[in-house]
Amino acid sequence: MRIDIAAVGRLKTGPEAALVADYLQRFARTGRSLGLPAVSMTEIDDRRAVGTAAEAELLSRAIPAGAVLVAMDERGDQPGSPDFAARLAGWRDQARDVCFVIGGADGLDPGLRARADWQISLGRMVWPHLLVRVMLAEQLYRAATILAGSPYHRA
Ligand SMILES: C[S@@+](CC[C@H](N)C(=O)[O-])C[C@H]1O[C@@H](n2cnc3c(N)ncnc32)[C@H](O)[C@@H]1O
Repeated sequence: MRIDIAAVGRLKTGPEAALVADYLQRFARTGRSLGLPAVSMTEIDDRRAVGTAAEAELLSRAIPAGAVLVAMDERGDQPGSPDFAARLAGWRDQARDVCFVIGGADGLDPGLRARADWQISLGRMVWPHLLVRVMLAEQLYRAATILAGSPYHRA
């Protein structure tokens, strides 16, 4: 199994970058004994404002062949954290690769969204893509703690 995040925009230094690094490091540490690999991140440059179709082409190159494609989109399903953890465990048990995609300022290309196996919404409000990266990283870590039975997730 591989877990990838392919995202439009580059996270340099700053609070969002620090949070993403921290949650992904915690995920790697907790996930190791659960058979969950560390997350690989691919960033697509958004400086040239090439449009969502061109961004989709670049994002697609980062999606491993055969991977479960999960699009982050405010119109998607709103799973609870335990449901998300159960999906992650299912992909692990089936040795499936999974790739989460996050769009840029103009969102994800409709064609890429339509190709997704699952669309996840973090609520109906639109969040800045850098915060979506932070929240996805946190939910991955939370999922690992749920699978590990650790007390981080108390709900
Ligand atoms: C600033 S948003 C783009 C909004 C854009 N106007 C649209 O219609 O998609 C950038 C990216 O963050 C992610 N995103 C933003 N809000 C989200 C939410 N509530 N749930 C899941 N992903 C979200 C999506 O991947 C989106 O493409």
